[in-house]
Amino acid sequence: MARILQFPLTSLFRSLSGAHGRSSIQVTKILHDRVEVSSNRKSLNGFRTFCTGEDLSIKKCVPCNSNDIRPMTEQAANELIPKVPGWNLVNETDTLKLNRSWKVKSFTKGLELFQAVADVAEAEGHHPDLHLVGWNNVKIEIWTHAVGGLTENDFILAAKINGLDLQRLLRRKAAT
Ligand SMILES: C[C@H](O)[C@H](O)[C@H]1CNC2=NC(N)=NC(=O)C2=N1
Repeated sequence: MARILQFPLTSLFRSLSGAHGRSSIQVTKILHDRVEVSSNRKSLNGFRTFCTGEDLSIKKCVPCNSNDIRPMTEQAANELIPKVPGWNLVNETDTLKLNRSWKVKSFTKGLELFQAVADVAEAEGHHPDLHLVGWNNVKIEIWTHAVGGLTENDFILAAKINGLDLQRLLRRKAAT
């Protein structure tokens, strides 16, 4: 069954001549700078990884309980952090974590933000630590508890949270 995959045009041709050249890949649509292709490859693993390497928000978290998951190195985390703008990479007593803070309009808007994030977390089976302090200060921390550090799941969750439309819940930035 052909699957539609999207990825930046620039990286398409670099790969088609590579390992994926063997697949019968058909360019079905060129959207602005992104190309949709369909491929009849059964295992799209290489292709999937290649296609979604650019955009974490369309990847899926994997169950954290598989034994072969190890926390990523600080170097690997530093390479991924640019893909999740707004998120900070922190090292808390040798545990790498992601965190991001927002000022919300009200305590209840903070809870609405938590609910929106919770819906994503439940869909992914991967969960953040939620903090709401001083009534309107929200901080979200993400790390993989099962391994005591960061895995790609954490970056996928952060990217999906970045994809939420939270503007209506946030206090306007004070004019500088
Ligand atoms: C089996 C399932 O993957 C685990 O229970 C999940 C649930 N959500 C999780 N969320 C986070 N952040 N870390 C985990 O280790 C974790 N484990």
